[in-house]
Amino acid sequence: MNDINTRKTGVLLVNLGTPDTPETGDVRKYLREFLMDKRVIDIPAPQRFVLINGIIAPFRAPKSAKIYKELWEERGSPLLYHSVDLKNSLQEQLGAKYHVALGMRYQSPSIQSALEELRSKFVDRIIVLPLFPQYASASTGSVQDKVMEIVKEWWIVPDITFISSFCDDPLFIQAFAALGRKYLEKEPYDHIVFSYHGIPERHILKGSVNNYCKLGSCCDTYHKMNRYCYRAQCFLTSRLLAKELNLTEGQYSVTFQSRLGKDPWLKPYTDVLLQDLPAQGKKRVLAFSPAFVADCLETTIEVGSEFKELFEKAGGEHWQLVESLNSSPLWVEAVKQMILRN
Ligand SMILES: C=CC1=C(C)c2cc3[nH]c(cc4nc(cc5[nH]c(cc1n2)c(C)c5CCC(=O)O)C(CCC(=O)O)=C4C)c(C)c3C=C
Ligand SMILES: [Fe+2]
Ligand SMILES: [Fe+2]
Repeated sequence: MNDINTRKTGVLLVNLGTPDTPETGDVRKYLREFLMDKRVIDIPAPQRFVLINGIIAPFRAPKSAKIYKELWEERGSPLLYHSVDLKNSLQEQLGAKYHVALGMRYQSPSIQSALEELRSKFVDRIIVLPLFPQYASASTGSVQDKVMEIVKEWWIVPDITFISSFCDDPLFIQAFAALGRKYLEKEPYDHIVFSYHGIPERHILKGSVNNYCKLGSCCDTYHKMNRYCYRAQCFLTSRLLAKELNLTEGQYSVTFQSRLGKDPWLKPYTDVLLQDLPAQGKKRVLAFSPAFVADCLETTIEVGSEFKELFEKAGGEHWQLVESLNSSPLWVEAVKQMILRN
């Protein structure tokens, strides 16, 4: 029974978003919304408009649609259905004092509809968890921006807490390590690759407070001066995963994937580094994608099949992707504890 005096906390889970269908028209609509975001393509609006309407919409959308068709399953886009499963499991675990809603930064279900759902449940406060372990302005920052844009229009602005990163959350690390351990215990691997979604190098420099981060060894340790540096957070996640898996420094590499355009992105690039591994005797490789908590185009297709093909062409024998956290019980527990702590 709904007690009128029971206080309720709203939880808003937000992932990146995905096209409604893998058809070119829907992929184009998705890419337009995604890439018109000034935190993603950070060039002046008129240039962004020309880039998107002159190149992305006519040329990239049909190419991406082909890949989305490979990714699509009976339940649709994995990014969306895994996020729905996570939301449902989390609601079950948190019980009636919480109401959990799911929004996507781009396309559907929208952040607006998820926030309206929470408002209609009379929640006292809202905890927003962008489902990106490492903070980047293009992902987490954009979610924060959108949430604030919406609630600033409400007559009553709710109490909001943002969980802006969980790159070093012990349960997140344990949950990811457990997925990889399954493979490591079954057969031998010569090397581990932690491949993160890349961002343009200038995004790191723009976020660098007092010019601390310069894309060098500045990110090798994590402290208050690089607290929001995506690169430093990726390195930290990797060190913690390596520790949890008992890996020594030479046994793993940290790399960046999915670059777009000609500007320099974070290096080393995964597709370049993996082609050098076989010549170094590293012919059996286990690849983690710890920037994603749900399987998506960038894990299943890019890491799981495109990189595998490149690796085998370069003389590699076995390339294995570690699936993402999706709605695995350890991950649901990790999210539950993040919410309870806040
Ligand atoms: C880890 C979080 C992400 C960051 C940071 C990020 C930055 C970023 N991405 C692009 C361009 C594209 N990304 C695409 C797909 C995609 N990106 C993320 C996450 C982050 N992106 C996810 C989870 C996905 C997969 C979505 C799915 O439906 O499965 C795409 C679309 C696919 C394609 O056409 O290749 C583009 C384009 C930029 C430019 C950027 C930072 C500046
Ligand atoms: Fe992306
Ligand atoms: Fe840094």
